[in-house]
Parts: sequence; C-alpha cells; structure tokens
Amino acid sequence: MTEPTEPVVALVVAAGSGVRLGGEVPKALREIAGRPLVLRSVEQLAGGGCTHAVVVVAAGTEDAFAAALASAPVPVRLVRGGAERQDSVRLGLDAVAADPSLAGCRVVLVHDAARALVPAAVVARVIAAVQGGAPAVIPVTTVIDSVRQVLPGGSSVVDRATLRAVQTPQGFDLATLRAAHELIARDGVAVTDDAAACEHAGHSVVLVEGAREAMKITEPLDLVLAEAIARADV
Ligand SMILES: Nc1ccn([C@@H]2O[C@H](COP(=O)(O)OP(=O)(O)OP(=O)(O)O)[C@@H](O)[C@H]2O)c(=O)n1
Ligand SMILES: C[C@](O)(CO)[C@H](O)COP(=O)(O)O
Repeated sequence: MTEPTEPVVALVVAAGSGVRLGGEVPKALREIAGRPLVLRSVEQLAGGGCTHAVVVVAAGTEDAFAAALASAPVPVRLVRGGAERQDSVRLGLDAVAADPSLAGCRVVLVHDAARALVPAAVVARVIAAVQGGAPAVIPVTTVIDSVRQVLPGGSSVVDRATLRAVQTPQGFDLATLRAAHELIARDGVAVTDDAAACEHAGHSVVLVEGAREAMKITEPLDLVLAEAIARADV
C-alpha cells in the first residue's frame, strides 16, 4: 500500500485592498488576461507542488473569492484576514493548524496573491529546500538598478552586488513559522515578511533563485506589464 502524500499547503494572503493599484474591487480579484490574480497564484502554486490552498481574504469578500477560485486545481479554504499582512498570515496559519484535512502538514508556503505570475519552477525550488531541512526559504532576485541610500545629510551609493530583492512564495516548516508568528505578536514586532519573523525567533533563512515574473503587482504599470507577460507566455 502506498503512503498518502503529505499535504504541502499554500497560504495565499489576499486580504489587502490594493490602494496603490486603485480600482473598485480587491486587488487579488483584478484580472490578468481574463483570469483573477488569486486564481493565477493558486494555479502556479499547485503547478509547483502545493496540494492545498488556504486563501486569506477580507471580511465581506468571501463570495467573490469563492467564485473566482471555483476552477482552482487544488482544494481551497477561505479564511478571514486581519489589519496588516502579518495578521493575515497568522490567522491563516491558525486555520491550517486547526483543519483536520491538513493533519500531517509540515511544509507551508506563504504567498502574496499579488505575485500572480510566479513560475512553478520557483515554487518547486522553495518546496524542495524546505523538504531538504531548511526551516525558512525565500526566493530572491538580483537588483538591476544602481541603488542609493538617502539620509538627511545627503545620499551615497550602496553596493548592489550585496543586495537581493525578496519575493514570495516563502517556504517554512509549519511549526517553526507558527511559533515565530506567536513570538512577534507577543513581542509587538512588525515585519514585512515571514522570513523576518523567523529571524526574530533565531532561525536562519535560506535563499533560492526567484524570477522577475514574480514581481508584486502593486501599481497600475505592474498590471500592464503582467498582462503583456501573460499574453506572451514568457
Ligand atoms: N491586511 C493585509 C494586507 C495585505 N495582505 C496581502 O499581502 C500581499 C502583499 O501586500 P500588497 O501587495 O502590498 O497589497 P495591499 O496591501 O493590498 O496593497 P496597498 O498597500 O497598495 O493597499 C497582498 O497579496 C495582500 O492582499 C493581506 O492579506 N492582508
Ligand atoms: C512579502 C513581500 O512581498 C516580500 O517582498 C513584501 O515584504 C510585502 O510587503 P508589503 O509591504 O505588503 O508590500
């Protein structure tokens, strides 16, 4: 008899409002070439090896998200989010831990719905690194532009060779990430991503190669670019 496959859960945070993008609907429901960002994200995560998705959404948007995700390739559970991204992640993690159908899950990937074009190969790299024993894994890209640090006294060049831009999905050992989120909540620490929560808890972070297509759709120009990438099937 074959062993049942261990669940690999994609925790997709989609409870933001997308103020910088503008528009009437939540950003994750905006479409690229006819398909909502949130659906594209779940499809890419499934393509890379995730077996289930927990999608964190704002109160009152559940029906719209359920409709947008009706054709998702893996089982999807919707969870209500919080005021800040880290609150949404923590609430999603609580739902993962409480869900009997996800019992035995050790690997969780936290992903911004806004990074809808992440290649499946990036997802697979992140999963492989966590399954290989890393407690926290993040995809990164090099920085293309020259970078300056601007301070009240003037500005100075920062050596871009030492810099990396951080993307999602970020992959974790589930118990490690839950404990890290409990700790930052207890310590009142604000983080911009989940790797930083793990570092606060004393864990080291492993970097894997990301991809430019996994850019975070944030401003109107990003949506134009994403549309072109999706139609060209880059
Ligand atoms: N309280 C929040 C805030 C953000 N997010 C999610 O975190 C991801 C990264 O956030 P960002 O892309 O900056 O989205 P918004 O916060 O929606 O953007 P804005 O700041 O322009 O309103 C998004 O997928 C967003 O939906 C979330 O789940 N819960
Ligand atoms: C998680 C993230 O996308 C990594 O780059 C980023 O930190 C999200 O930050 P935001 O402030 O919600 O845009």
